[in-house]
Amino acid sequence: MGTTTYDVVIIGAGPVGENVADRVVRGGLTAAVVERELVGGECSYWACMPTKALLRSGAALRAARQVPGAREAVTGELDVAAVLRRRDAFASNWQDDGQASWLEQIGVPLHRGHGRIRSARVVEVTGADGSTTSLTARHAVVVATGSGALVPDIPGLRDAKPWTSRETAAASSVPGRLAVIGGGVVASEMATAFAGLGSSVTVLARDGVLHLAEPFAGELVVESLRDKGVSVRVGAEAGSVKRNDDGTVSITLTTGEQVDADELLVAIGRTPNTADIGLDGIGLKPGAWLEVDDTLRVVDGGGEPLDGGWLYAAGDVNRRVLLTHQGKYQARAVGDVIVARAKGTAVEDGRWGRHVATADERAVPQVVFTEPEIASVGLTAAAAEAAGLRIRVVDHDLAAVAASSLHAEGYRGHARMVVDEDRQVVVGFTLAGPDVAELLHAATIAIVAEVPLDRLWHPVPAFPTVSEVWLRLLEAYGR
Ligand SMILES: Cc1cc2nc3c(=O)[nH]c(=O)nc-3n(C[C@H](O)[C@H](O)[C@H](O)COP(=O)(O)OP(=O)(O)OC[C@H]3O[C@@H](n4cnc5c(N)ncnc54)[C@H](O)[C@@H]3O)c2cc1C
Ligand SMILES: NC(=O)c1ccc[n+]([C@@H]2O[C@H](COP(=O)([O-])OP(=O)(O)OC[C@H]3O[C@@H](n4cnc5c(N)ncnc54)[C@H](O)[C@@H]3O)[C@@H](O)[C@H]2O)c1
Repeated sequence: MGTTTYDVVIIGAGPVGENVADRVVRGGLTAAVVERELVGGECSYWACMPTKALLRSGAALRAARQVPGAREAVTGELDVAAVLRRRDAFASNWQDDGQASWLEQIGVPLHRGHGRIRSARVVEVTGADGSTTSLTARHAVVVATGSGALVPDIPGLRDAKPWTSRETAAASSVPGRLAVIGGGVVASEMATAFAGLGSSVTVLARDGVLHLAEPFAGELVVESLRDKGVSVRVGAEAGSVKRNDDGTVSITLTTGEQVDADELLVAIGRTPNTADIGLDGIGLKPGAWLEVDDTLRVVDGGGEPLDGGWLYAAGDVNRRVLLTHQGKYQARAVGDVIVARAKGTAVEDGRWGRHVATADERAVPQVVFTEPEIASVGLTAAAAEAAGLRIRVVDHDLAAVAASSLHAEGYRGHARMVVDEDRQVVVGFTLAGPDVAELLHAATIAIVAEVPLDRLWHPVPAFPTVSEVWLRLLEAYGR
């Protein structure tokens, strides 16, 4: 067994592990990364990138069809083979040479294999050939092992070998009939994508569609899915599942009704990749999400940094926010705080300090790439009320903004601003409409910077852009 020592050892080379490594070496420390599959992680090969590639062609087609003149130029349907080829390219054909060579360029050795914490600051890597290497960290070990799809204990489900987000994102063909268990982000996006690619889709949304978003978001998505021929069954719950001899799948609902499909996607959330990373040896529970403090150090049962604070967890694995951009934000904080602690420089761990991920609490942006797109940041009205804030909710029909009718015929959309009445700042913002994704960052800045409403009157949206909705919302508020 070889032994090597670095300042920092990172387990997992997803977007988060990569960014921790980058910050650590920028700060002048050495780092090594352990990866058991592909450098780039879930996001690059089975999540963000391939799923958005599956959605983009359909969105472009829809956009062209909504504008007279362009509409007449569209004479056919999606070329499914071309969409899948483009998706393959965006997943780098499931090869990680590009990202592995980036690690090499920034001077971070890659240890391919499965990483397990063996003792304080020591990670053992088991390669595909069974060989083991021991890596010792002088300062810190960072767990960035991400998450995997959660498959619930529904009788027959596991034996039926359903698709998870992985198989769906990497699908090499489009099933004639696709059933989906779940009504969250993956279910909504993949129902949109596969309906566009020609599948007959049934969504079994036990708890509703995008039920944690503002209610109008889910309503607009359900309406548009139904317009595409998707059967959205709100409240429907799978009771048992069977893979038939002919390869089809039968789902028996708790009501006794049967839904038949050629493929079944299970999209009901995630489980942390911590079952086999050596947590039992350091007093933590295998398979559990890792609890962290403000500077993302793993804490013990008493909430104190574990064993003096050499272990950090960033990204999906700490369950704070299961989004790539937020995980990378944590990675920057983690990388920088490890450097600060190693060098004995000041740790800026106050609210909005450089070494904490304060935005995780109440200023998380997310775009759901459905039709319409749902772009949101901060708190929904319901979440703000649950948090005890005294709020005012301001709504505006996005189609009533001059630019939206120019953007697309039959533009449908809605905007909501949630104002904290006591502090006179925006705490939540949701846009639902075609192509609203790129409008979101203005709202994120307003929330993070806590820009007073009075001052928001002064950033003037260019005419004619859909951003004029900001003026309309402020007018509706009383400006
Ligand atoms: C279908 C889908 C679509 C999504 N779309 C978006 C989107 O559009 N935008 C967005 O912001 N987020 C999206 N997400 C969420 C996003 O994919 C995750 O938040 C992100 O990948 C988390 O990054 P991570 O680095 O924490 O973990 P991961 O990307 O999961 O990477 C973890 C890495 O660790 C490795 N690993 C695990 N255990 C070990 C071990 N013991 N030893 C060595 N290596 C190990 C894994 O192989 C993997 O490479 C999507 C998720 C899904 C499922
Ligand atoms: N565009 C994006 O930002 C994007 C896209 C895809 C995924 N993601 C991230 O990936 C993560 C996983 O997505 P997801 O859609 O799997 O999870 P999710 O948490 O978004 O949705 C899960 C859904 O399944 C339902 N559910 C839970 N248990 C169930 C059960 N036993 N039976 C039926 N329904 C059940 C929940 O009520 C919820 O509606 C999310 O946290 C999301 O942030 C992000």
